Amino acid sequence: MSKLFRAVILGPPGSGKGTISERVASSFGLQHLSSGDFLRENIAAKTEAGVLAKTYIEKGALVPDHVMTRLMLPRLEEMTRHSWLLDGFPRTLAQAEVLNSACELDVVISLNIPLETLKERLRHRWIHPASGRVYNMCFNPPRVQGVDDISGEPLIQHEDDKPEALVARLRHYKDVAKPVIDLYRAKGILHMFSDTETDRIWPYVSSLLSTKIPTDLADAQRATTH
Ligand SMILES: Nc1ncnc2c1ncn2[C@H]1C[C@H](O)[C@@H](COP(=O)(O)OP(=O)(O)OP(=O)(O)O)O1
Ligand SMILES: Nc1nc2c(ncn2[C@@H]2O[C@H](COP(=O)(O)OP(=O)(O)O)[C@@H](O)[C@H]2O)c(=O)[nH]1
Repeated sequence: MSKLFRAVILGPPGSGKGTISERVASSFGLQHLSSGDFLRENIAAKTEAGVLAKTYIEKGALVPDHVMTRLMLPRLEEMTRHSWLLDGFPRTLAQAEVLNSACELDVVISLNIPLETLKERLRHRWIHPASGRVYNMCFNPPRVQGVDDISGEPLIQHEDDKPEALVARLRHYKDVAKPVIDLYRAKGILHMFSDTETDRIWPYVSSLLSTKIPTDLADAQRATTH
């Protein structure tokens, strides 16, 4: 059997992790696990970790490392037979160290997007809370303004995407992410992409992954996910 492929995508809120992850999942057949989506599923299902996590997220705080790792590791365990891409985890050095001891990563994609661009994007980000589908009123607007394409339900804006909360949130992200980025750089698996447009970054990410993911693996993964 081909070796399975393990990747992580890092970047501040609004950097395009979700957008690029979706493209990676559909082009290369990797499973995409978003920590934010997985947390929201747990909150909706009122699992023990979900109930706990909700109290932090409501305050705009990060979920503590031990709650996060207790949630994510069993989920990763269920995915051991698949190649995957993690988005939103690890977020802290402690999480990265736990992940390190659980598996060996092949590639870390780091998105480096100017602050002004992030602010502009998040200002226009609207989500469908039940599914986690993300829209941007300029970049990928819904077919009908304010309404989810699939369910027809109303879209909302995250409290913390509103301009007042944004700058502090982005600054905090930077402080927490730096040691994580340094760790992956030291391991020699960090690939940094800098631009203001996802469509300009995507071809580079795609060609990087084409060199790292064996084609037979990509085909096999696609066959199992469709
Ligand atoms: N790895 C993690 N460690 C701690 N808290 C986390 C982690 N991932 C997600 N969270 C928490 C804090 C976030 O505010 C919340 C929602 O996550 P997420 O959907 O990634 O939203 P976000 O708005 O922080 O990032 P983004 O805008 O990049 O999607 O869940
Ligand atoms: N204008 C613009 N918006 C983008 C671009 N890439 C992503 N977006 C939008 O910016 C917002 C943040 O992207 P998302 O993928 O959710 O980023 P994440 O927070 O890192 O997961 C969403 O509303 C996206 O639709 C881009 O190149 N240009």
